[in-house]
Amino acid sequence: MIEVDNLQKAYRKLHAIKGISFVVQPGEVYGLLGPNGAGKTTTLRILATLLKPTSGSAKVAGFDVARESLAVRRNLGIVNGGMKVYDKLTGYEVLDFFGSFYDLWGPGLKERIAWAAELLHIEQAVLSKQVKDMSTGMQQKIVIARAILHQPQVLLLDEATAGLDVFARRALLDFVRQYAELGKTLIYSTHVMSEAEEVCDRVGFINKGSLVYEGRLQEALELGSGNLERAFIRRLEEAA
Ligand SMILES: Nc1ncnc2c1ncn2[C@@H]1O[C@H](COP(=O)(O)OP(=O)(O)OP(=O)(O)O)[C@@H](O)[C@H]1O
Repeated sequence: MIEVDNLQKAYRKLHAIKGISFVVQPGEVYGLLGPNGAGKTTTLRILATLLKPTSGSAKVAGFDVARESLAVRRNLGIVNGGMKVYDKLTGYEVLDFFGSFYDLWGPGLKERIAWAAELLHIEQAVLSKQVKDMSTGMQQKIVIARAILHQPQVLLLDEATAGLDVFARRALLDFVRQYAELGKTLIYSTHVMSEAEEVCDRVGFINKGSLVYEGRLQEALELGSGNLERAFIRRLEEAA
């Protein structure tokens, strides 16, 4: 569902991504884990067709991110931590507005909003509130609902729990597993290892633009004597 092949991205002289390759299967949650500046956001932005790679290629749902960006966008949703939505609109109005971008309208759109709200446990009363009157966690749920309105096969979550309290974080982590159980494919990018330990099926450690480890969660845990953070530190030190 996601194929990344020798992907490279340079910002002028800075090589942010230095030839990374990985594959993510349908129904899988892949943890893209790395410290600040490792290249996680750059990788996800290339997959989301928001950035052009310098070389290498990537496919989402069988479509090439550089040559078939429209088809990629139809099959993909992306959420960053700290993404904002228009704060004077109600939650419902936000979703109604963005639904039109996906050719959704009328009863079909209404049904889709109800589907997303149920999956994310967004109550009716919250949908009627203006975004500015919502908690940060509720706002983030609206951002995620917006990203999945077109029921994308692939969902990219980039530090999606940043700034959330324990309740909102819990709801989001539960949602990640539920979305994967629908057969969807997710990349969960974070530097919070405990979250990755909870939701990911496989993990890739990225450091300074290179993928330095990839394995099933269980294998990664064994590498760190039962602890993903320890595995991560060990592998990054070995690769240094
Ligand atoms: N638009 C840009 N112009 C120049 N350099 C950039 C740009 N965006 C990112 N970089 C640099 O590319 C490298 C990778 O950044 P990226 O944001 O992909 O890392 P990250 O793993 O997502 O980090 P973080 O966890 O801090 O978000 C960093 O050195 C960053 O400073």
